[in-house]
Amino acid sequence: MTIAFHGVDVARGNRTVLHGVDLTIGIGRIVGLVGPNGSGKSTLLRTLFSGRRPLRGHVTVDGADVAGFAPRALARTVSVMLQDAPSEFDLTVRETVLVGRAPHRPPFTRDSPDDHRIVDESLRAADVADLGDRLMRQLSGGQRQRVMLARALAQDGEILILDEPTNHLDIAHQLDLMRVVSGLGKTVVAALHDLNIAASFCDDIAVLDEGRLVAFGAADTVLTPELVSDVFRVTARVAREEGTGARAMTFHPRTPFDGTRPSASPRRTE
Ligand SMILES: Nc1ncnc2c1ncn2[C@@H]1O[C@H](COP(=O)(O)OP(=O)(O)OP(=O)(O)O)[C@@H](O)[C@H]1O
Repeated sequence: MTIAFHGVDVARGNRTVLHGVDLTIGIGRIVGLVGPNGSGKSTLLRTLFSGRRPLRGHVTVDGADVAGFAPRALARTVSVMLQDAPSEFDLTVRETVLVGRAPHRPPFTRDSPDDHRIVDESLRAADVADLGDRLMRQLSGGQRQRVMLARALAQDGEILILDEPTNHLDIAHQLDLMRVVSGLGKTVVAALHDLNIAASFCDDIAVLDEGRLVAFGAADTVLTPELVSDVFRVTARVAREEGTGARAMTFHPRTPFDGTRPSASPRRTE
C-alpha cells in the first residue's frame, strides 16, 4: 500500500511539533525514519495509526484519508509495534500475540484455528516460540520487544509501523528483526536510531530535524557525513569495510558538545 503525508502539521500539547511534512512512500518500500531525540519521529508515525486528524494536511493510504477509517479497519490495515510493551496485565506471551488478531474477527467471537496458526508463525518469526506460556511481566526487555514484533506480525496489516524496534535487542536479534521485517513484502516505516542498520536494511531514509523533513531518498545519497554531522550534531565519517566494501558510518562527539550546528540550512536529497 502507498502511504502519503500531505503538508502535515501536528501539535502536541500546545506546540506544533511537525511542520509541513510532505512524503510519499511507495508500495512495499522499507523506509527508515531517523532524526535526533524529539525531532518528531513517533509523532509522525502516530498520524498513520491514531486515526486523529493532523492540525493541518492529511495522511492517506492508497489515496484514502486515514482519519476516515473506522478503528478496526485501520487496525487491519496498519500493524504497529511501539516502544513500550504492556506488562501491567497478567497476559502470557501467546495471549499477547493473539491480541493482534482481534481486528480480524467480529467482536465477541472466539479465536479461530487460523488465528492460532498465524500466532504460531508470528511467534516463530520473532524467535519467541519457546516463551509462549511465560507471563509478559516475567520477560526481559529484549524478549518483550520481540513479543511485540510477533504481535505486530500477527496483526498482519499491509503496512507495518515500527517505533524503535531494535531497542533492547542484542545485535543478533537486531539484525534478525530487520531481516524478518524486510522480507515481509509489506510497506514498512520504522523509526530507527542506528543509522548503519537503517542504511543496511531500508530502501529509503527519511530524516526529520526539529519537526521538518530535511532529506528523503536512498541511504547513500541521504546519509552523507555532512548531513549526519549537521542534523545529529556529531562528526560523522564514512568507512568502507575491508573485503566487502560495505559502507558503514562512524561517529565522533564534537568537543565541546554545545548542541549547535555548523549550518542550519534545510536540504532535500532525492
Ligand atoms: N504527550 C506530549 N505532550 C506534549 N509534547 C509532546 C508529547 N509527546 C511528545 N511531545 C513533544 O513532541 C516532540 C516530538 O516528540 P516525538 O516523541 O515525536 O520525537 P521522537 O523523534 O520520536 O523522539 P525520540 O527519538 O526521543 O523517541 C518533542 O518535542 C516532544 O517533547
